[in-house]
Amino acid sequence: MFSKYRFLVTCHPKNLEYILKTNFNNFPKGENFREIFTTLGVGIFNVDSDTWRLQRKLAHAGLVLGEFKALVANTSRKVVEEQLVPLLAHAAEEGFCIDLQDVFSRYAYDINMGMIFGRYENYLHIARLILYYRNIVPSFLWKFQRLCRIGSERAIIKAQKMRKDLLAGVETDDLLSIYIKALSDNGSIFASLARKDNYLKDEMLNLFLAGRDTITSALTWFFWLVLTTPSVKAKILEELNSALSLARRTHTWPWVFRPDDLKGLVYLHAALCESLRLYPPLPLNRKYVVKKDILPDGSVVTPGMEILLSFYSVGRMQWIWGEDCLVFKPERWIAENGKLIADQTSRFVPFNIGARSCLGKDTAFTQMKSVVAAMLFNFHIEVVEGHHVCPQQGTTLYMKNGLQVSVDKRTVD
Ligand code: HEM
Repeated sequence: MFSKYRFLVTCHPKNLEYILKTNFNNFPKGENFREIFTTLGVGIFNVDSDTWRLQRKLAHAGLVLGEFKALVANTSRKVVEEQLVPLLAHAAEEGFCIDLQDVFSRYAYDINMGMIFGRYENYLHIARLILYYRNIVPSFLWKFQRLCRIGSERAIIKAQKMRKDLLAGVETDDLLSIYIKALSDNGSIFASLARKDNYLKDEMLNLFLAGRDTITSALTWFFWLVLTTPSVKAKILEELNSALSLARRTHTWPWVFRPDDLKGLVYLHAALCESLRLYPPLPLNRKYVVKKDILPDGSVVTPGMEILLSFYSVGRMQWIWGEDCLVFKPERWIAENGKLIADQTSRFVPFNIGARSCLGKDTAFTQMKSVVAAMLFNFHIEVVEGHHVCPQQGTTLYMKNGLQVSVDKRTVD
């Protein structure tokens, strides 16, 4: 039974380059992929060939538009300032421990609702209510209240239903609007997509998941690495301190960073790349073989075979990264002249490489930088002693037990 399933697992950068770039057309996602990921429907992650080309063109036009980038920057800043910082301040005041993975997943949910649908679920606000009520009453009581939909739990259920406009008073150009506009133009090359059953619904779901799960995972592992490597944390803080203009540094707590403050920060960018190298949010990529081929390392692949590309392993190979391959060392991304090493070779693959590389890379860095700056600069965060960190098996690299931390307000001398 198992002999029918033929597959090859590889993490050799030359093989990856060949499969994802040089001979891309011979390695589509394939039917098995679509059978496994039926929930993605006809969205961009689940299609190949000409359909994929057209969908990518539209996604590219949507995600790289100037207006959309501005929306991402504004939305990130707003969710961070109005939701994330107050939530952490509340935890600090009340002395609660919080699960950062849960907080990031709510942050990513809120921000994606804003970016994609121009709407706002306010999940961080809900988290705040939950933190407060569920910490001061015995657990049987809040569980009973939830069951009967009474008291504070009723408020939480109501809050979950609440929707309000994220950028009231600010012109929005969310992805859904961009797509509707493109699809309803009969003269446009995208008009054929509008005739595909469920296209818009599936595409929005794909884009939502693309941004939510990856950002949650990336931020959670990044914080764990930084919080447990004091020398890196100190360097990031030093860089943030110099990025904050004098006028705003003398301001009172909390200190706020604008997206422009964060753009040129070399060390912060290097630390994010280094964390993504060790913990790529999407650890595996799957490809199908159309025609017989020989990979650069000599492996022969035949029609119908599946190839698993281990992005997780590429980042951890001693022969690729050197003896300190398992050490969290942002310095490896910085050249002697102090500039970032733009590592475009096939050894840095968390965003995929080649024709199907991530279209949200810039968006992801904008979001992550605004969270990291606000959290590290305004709070002392520590991993709870004895908390066991380990990866959870899955298509996205989550932490099995979340990331429990304690939070305190930080002062700046
Ligand atoms: C740290 C955050 C992120 C990481 C590590 C990441 C990684 C990846 C990877 C590995 C792929 C290839 C997936 C595959 O071939 O099956 C991909 C594709 C894609 N990503 Fe991201 N991503 C991130 C954030 C985002 C964000 C915020 C968006 C925007 C909403 C986004 C949009 C996309 C899209 C549209 C594709 C599909 C490209 C295609 O198939 O042509 N990503 N991403």
